[in-house]
Amino acid sequence: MTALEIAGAVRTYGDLRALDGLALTVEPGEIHAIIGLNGAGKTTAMKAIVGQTRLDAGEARVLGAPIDAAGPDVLGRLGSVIDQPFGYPELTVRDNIVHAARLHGLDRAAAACAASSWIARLELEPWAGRRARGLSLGNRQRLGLACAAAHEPDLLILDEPTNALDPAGVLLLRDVILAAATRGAGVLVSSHHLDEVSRIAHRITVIHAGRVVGSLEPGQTDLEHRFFEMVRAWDAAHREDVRTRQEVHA
Ligand SMILES: Nc1ncnc2c1ncn2[C@@H]1O[C@H](COP(=O)(O)OP(=O)(O)OP(=O)(O)O)[C@@H](O)[C@H]1O
Repeated sequence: MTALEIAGAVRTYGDLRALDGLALTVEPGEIHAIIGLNGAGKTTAMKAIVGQTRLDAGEARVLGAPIDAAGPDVLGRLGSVIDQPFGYPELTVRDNIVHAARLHGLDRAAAACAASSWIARLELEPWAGRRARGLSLGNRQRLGLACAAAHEPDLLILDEPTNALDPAGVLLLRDVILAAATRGAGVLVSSHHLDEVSRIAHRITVIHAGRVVGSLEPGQTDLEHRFFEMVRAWDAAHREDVRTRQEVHA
């Protein structure tokens, strides 16, 4: 069973087609990275996959079920950090992780155990008793990752997870992603850091103007250059679409 499938996805905001026929899959055990310029549609795609935004056309399926019809048995096996890291400002780091794990179906003892283990794993010990509202951006991102992953989901969706992380955090995140895939989870991750993506992804898909415009080979040299060439080639072949998009943004 495919861990994630989105096909023919269209999402419009007024005249803007944020998603314009996007199609992607993630297999169990696969790390699939999506890259694209600001506004390409990565976050919108992820939101549609987890049901945070509706599609005007097309379908998103997670762990075999259409997201619109997914019940707790499916939703409890998802983990995601999209846009803003999860974390109730009034709860402590530890309580946030316990709460997230409980929401994903773990019992009280298992959730407490998962919280301790993820606090250690993401080196959050100094802040374990602090309220989330006082955390630095990078530590909030670590907390969001712990909340998304503490229940060991079968599908992990991470939107630009390296954004605010320091180099130590990036290494910890890399381990989390690799370990999730090794135990069989599918991982969809968006990033602007092509080097990092190239190190861990099995597949890299380029998204532009709300659709897939090509793929890059992990480990290839000169990924940035190839990426920009792909995007420019698409723009050159679709001048009318590009003009319309810019007018909508103006
Ligand atoms: N709620 C919304 N209302 C109006 N327009 C939106 C909304 N959400 C997204 N958009 C637009 O849809 C397009 C795609 O946005 P999206 O956030 O998916 O891009 P992205 O690839 O994640 O970009 P970034 O790399 O900057 O995070 C953008 O033009 C954005 O302005």
